[in-house]
Amino acid sequence: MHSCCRTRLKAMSSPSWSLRTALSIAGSRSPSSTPSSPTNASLLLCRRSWNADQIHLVTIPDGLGPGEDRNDFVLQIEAMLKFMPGFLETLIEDTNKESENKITCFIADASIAWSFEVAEKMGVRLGAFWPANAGTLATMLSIPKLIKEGIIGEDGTAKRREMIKLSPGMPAMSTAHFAWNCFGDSKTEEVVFNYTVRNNQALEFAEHIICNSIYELEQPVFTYAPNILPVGPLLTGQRSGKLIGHFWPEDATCTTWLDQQPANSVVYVAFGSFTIFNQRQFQELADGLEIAGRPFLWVVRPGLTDGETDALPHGFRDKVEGRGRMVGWCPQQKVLAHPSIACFISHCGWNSTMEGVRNGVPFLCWPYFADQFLNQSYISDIWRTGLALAPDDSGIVSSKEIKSKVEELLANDEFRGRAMALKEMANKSVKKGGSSFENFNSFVDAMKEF
Ligand SMILES: O=c1ccn([C@@H]2O[C@H](COP(=O)(O)OP(=O)(O)O[C@H]3O[C@H](CO)[C@@H](O)[C@H](O)[C@H]3O)[C@@H](O)[C@H]2O)c(=O)[nH]1
Repeated sequence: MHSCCRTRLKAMSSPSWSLRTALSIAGSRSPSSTPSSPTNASLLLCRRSWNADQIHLVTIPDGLGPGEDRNDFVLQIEAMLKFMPGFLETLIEDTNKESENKITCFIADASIAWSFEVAEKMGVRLGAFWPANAGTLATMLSIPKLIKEGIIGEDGTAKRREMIKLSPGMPAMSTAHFAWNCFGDSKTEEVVFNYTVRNNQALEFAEHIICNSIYELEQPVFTYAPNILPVGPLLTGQRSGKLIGHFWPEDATCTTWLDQQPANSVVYVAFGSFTIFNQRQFQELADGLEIAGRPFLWVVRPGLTDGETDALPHGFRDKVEGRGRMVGWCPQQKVLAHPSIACFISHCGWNSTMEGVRNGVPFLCWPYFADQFLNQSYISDIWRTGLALAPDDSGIVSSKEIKSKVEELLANDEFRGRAMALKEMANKSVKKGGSSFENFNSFVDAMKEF
């Protein structure tokens, strides 16, 4: 018999999207965009209880050599599947040999389900964690159904561009936005699709799949896919006040700047870890913030644009002096909780979405890829806590569109009202008796049983 307080092995990643999660574990981010990105996979060894000094981060190699392109998805997937299972097996064996507390439970990101094939041999409890919305995972797990119904071919390509629903109550989604179809080149999409199919099979080893969502937020999805257990919102860094999992240094002074702004006045602008703008779009956004005429806090992350430098429009800094603040990275959760924040212009990454929900903040949605389109639908069509920014015919979100949507959003208190109602629901869900609280406890109890 193993006891619950024996050593547990938990595979973790930074909060990031699906396959990219797996790849960022494998050190995929480009050195230019992530100055301190790891070159090896990260596994978290957690002993006895959840205590910061009892967490041991270790790495295993991703199989790519120095100089090999970690932005090449095909190369990364091939190397990951070829090399990482062996390294993981050795790590687990060595850990078990060295410690009298044997590993009894293994939790990994659902997008690196190959790791379950390794851990399953050890006869431990297996649990998967999904960091994005549950609807996207349900779609990925429905690939056989999508093929059977003729929505996609055997190779994952959508037969038609159309809106579909997995079941009548589920949110509508575009076939153009399937997670495996968003890379822009057919070779990568084929490899990612095959990886997803293989990943789905390996995921069957997991006894439970928990996800960073809330039952009340995606109820139809949990009816359609009852094997996915929502335990969110999971917010990083709230508990210890220390950063876990981010690679860029935070500019903490921006909260002092926020203290000086009137309540409900600041437009917060941030696009997570992956979004890349071309120079024209970057300048249009700057112009939009300037003509919107409100205070703004804009996160211009290293690598946010595809240019050598982030070239701002001529005279921009002078024009927004005093009311506009740009930072490389900020403490986003603190920012969103600040009373000066009026709205959030966001790429709708799921973590940003959940953080906005938890703080009752209205959104302007500007999705970039994959699950972010479904997140936009939740925000603008289903929860109605925000508006979608519409690109023009050339695919650019114009400065006028930004100005007019900021005005429309902030002129209507109903957006804030609905966002506050979601905040209350999210807060209840993680308290005793709340849906996520109870789900999480059942998950822990199930994983303890031997
Ligand atoms: O200045 C900043 C900007 C962001 N963040 C944090 O960074 C995270 C960003 O996460 P998210 O909003 O999910 O965006 P991405 O990093 O782009 O996330 C990837 O992974 C998500 C799932 O984990 C997917 O939903 C997204 O589509 C995918 O791009 C959040 O926790 C933010 O609080 C900061 O701390 N400071």
